[in-house]
Amino acid sequence: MSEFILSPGGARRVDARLERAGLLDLTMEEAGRAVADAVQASFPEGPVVLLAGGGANGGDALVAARHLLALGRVVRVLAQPAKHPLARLNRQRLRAVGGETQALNVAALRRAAASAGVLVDGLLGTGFVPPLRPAMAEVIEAMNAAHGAGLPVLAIDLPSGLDASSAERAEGSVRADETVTLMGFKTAVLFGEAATRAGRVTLVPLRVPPDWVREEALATRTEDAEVASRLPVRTTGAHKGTAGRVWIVGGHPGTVGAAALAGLGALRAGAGLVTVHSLADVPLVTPELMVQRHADWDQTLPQLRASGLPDAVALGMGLGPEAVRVAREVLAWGIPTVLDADALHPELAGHGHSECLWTPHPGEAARLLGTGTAEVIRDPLAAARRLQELLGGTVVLKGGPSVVASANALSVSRGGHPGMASGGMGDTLSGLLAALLGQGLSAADAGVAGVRLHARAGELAADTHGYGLIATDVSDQLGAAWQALKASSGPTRSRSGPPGNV
Ligand SMILES: NC(=O)C1=CN([C@@H]2O[C@H](COP(=O)(O)OP(=O)(O)OC[C@H]3O[C@@H](n4cnc5c(N)ncnc54)[C@H](O)[C@@H]3O)[C@@H](O)[C@H]2O)[C@H](O)CC1
Repeated sequence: MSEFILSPGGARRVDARLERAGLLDLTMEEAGRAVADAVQASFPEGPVVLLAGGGANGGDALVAARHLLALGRVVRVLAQPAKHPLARLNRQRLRAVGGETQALNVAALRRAAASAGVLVDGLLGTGFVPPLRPAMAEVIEAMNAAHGAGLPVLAIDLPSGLDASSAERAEGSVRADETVTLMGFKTAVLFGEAATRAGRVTLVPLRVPPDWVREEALATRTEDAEVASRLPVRTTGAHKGTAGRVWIVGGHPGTVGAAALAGLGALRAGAGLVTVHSLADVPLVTPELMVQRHADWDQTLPQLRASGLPDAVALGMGLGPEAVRVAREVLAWGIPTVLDADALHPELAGHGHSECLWTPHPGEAARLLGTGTAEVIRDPLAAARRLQELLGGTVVLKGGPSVVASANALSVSRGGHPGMASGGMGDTLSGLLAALLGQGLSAADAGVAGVRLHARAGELAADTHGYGLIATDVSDQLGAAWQALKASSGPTRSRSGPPGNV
């Protein structure tokens, strides 16, 4: 089943449909029960202190309290006056089974926290409108003090005080160890500094008509089985000429490693023949990589074109000051093309085509958009969409997680590892993307499959190397990552016919 990312407005509109259908009560029941199950699974010891705000987020907490009582847990509920009708109803239901609520204030919170096994944050969800009001800010400060003293915190939907639609960390927001997010992910629990407040995030999709959520979704979080279905399958008669001929155009004195890493990434992602074209001496990192050093681009590019074009090209990695001029010419070849690093320049907007894959990190994205990096980081989904509109083709906005924007889809990659924050990872990705293009994937499919393959390889390499991970470790794991993704979608068979997407 697909997972979605929802904006607060989108979540509200789904709620409104549920309410009109008379189903919102049942949905809140399902949400609260899932929260209770998560508390039971992760924090099975000691009294549970639930903090309930006046809205539906508080309603979820009140439902959870009733289920936790039924599970035999000692429960204390500190609640604000209920404003939402379902918060009122669930307060009555809690009382009907013997659950008491106390008024929420800092003193009551400190007393309850002193003997608690876990705090459940049901104060503010998607209905929070920043900034925090002072009374709520004090309550959250007391919660964070208890958390700092060792008391675990589980947040419902998102940590209170975070703006659901922003990846920016709000000072004064709740610090959670675990977040149970409802119906769809929110930008705040997936991206940037905000996500560091959420701890481990689990999605409870909730049993609502999937189209209602899909229609409101900002983006999709692609399943591994779906990624695997986009990976190329070889024919039994495949040979190096049919498995994708890839050119890497990059490297400049001082940045030759970038081109070499891209070449290695392309080889490890299955390209049949990989040649690096450079004006500098690119190290032969592996003998399978062909390296051609040229005197200048003006003469070389027409000669290369005349020699017969490859199936795909990746350009820009360490290419240096001539990157924009080179990119213009290569784009005119009209073959599937990955543009990275020095080739990510606003002057190239309008020169691309549908089979281009642009791979900026947030700094490069800001340069392309003429904005600040902070704005890109605050809302990566919006930035990726704007980049795609500007550049066409498919855009991979790199990050943890990466966002892939094509004409018809916006998707968020899963997985990866913080150890991947090291030089050369993007070069490996560019080579790997070019290899997928060379094996017949569309730019849109290569973007989605490539970022997941890269992230999965990073996870596998991190098992051994942790934060000491380097780009060549990721290349080394690309084959294993490919196998692992394929295994997630069941057995595959070789088929006859041309290589390509199945
Ligand atoms: N679609 C779903 O995913 C479902 C989500 N559920 C839960 O509902 C909340 C959203 O509920 P809503 O009533 O719209 O808003 P909140 O409870 O988040 O907040 C309203 C509450 O907060 C007060 N408030 C707002 N801004 C501030 C502020 N700056 N300072 C202090 N207090 C503030 C406001 O006065 C209200 O009292 C969602 O997150 C889920 O948890 C449903 O249960 C099921 C479907």
